[in-house]
Amino acid sequence: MGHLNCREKATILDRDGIRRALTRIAHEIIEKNQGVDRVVLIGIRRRGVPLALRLAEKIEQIEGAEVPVGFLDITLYRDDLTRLGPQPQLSRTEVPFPVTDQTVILVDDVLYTGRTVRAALDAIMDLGRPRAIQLAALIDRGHRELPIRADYVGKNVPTSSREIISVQLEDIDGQERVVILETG
Ligand SMILES: O=P(O)(O)OC[C@H]1O[C@H](OP(=O)(O)OP(=O)(O)O)[C@H](O)[C@@H]1O
Ligand SMILES: O=c1cc[nH]c(=O)[nH]1
Repeated sequence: MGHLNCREKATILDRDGIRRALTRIAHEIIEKNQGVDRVVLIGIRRRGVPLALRLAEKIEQIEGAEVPVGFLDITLYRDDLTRLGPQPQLSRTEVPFPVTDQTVILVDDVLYTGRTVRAALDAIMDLGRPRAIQLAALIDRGHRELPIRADYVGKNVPTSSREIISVQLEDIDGQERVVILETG
C-alpha cells in the first residue's frame, strides 16, 4: 500500500493467520446464529468484500448452505465527509437481496473509530429493516469514537494513534498479510 513516510513495524498476521482467523469467524457466525438460516453477509469496500466472499465460502463448506453476499461502498456516508453535501447515489453498492427480517453480518478489514461502521449501519437501514445486524472485523485496533463493537474479531491489536494497520489481500494487493506501520 502507498503509505508515505511509513515504517513497517511488525507482521500481525501472515497468510495462514488470516485463513485461520476467517475459519474461526465462520464457525462463530454459524454457532451464534444457530445455523445460517436468514443470515446474509455485506462486505464494506474495499477489503471487506473479499473477506465477506471468503467467509461465505467457508460457511458453505462447513454448513452446506449458501449465504448471500452483498457489497457496500459507504465513502459518501462518512460523517467526516459532510463537506461534500448530500449525495443521492451510493457508488458501487450491490445488495441484490432484501435485508428485511434477515440477520445482516457486516464485514470489514479494520475497525478503528467506528465511523465507517456507523455509516454502513445508516446505509443498511435505508435498504430495509433487518432482524439484527452483527459486525465482523479482521482487525480491531481500538480507539473507538462511537459506541460500536464487533461481534466477531480476527485479532485484537492494541495500537497507538501514530500507527496504521495495513491489511493486504491477494485479490486487491497481490499479497496476503496484515502489517503494522509507524508514521512520522
Ligand atoms: O473505524 P474507522 O475509523 O472508520 O476505520 C476503519 C475503516 O478505515 C479503512 O478504510 P479507509 O477509509 O481507510 O479506506 P481503505 O479501505 O481504502 O483503506 C478500513 O477499511 C475501514 O473501513
Ligand atoms: O489503521 C487503520 C485505520 C483505519 N483503517 C485502516 O485500514 N487502518
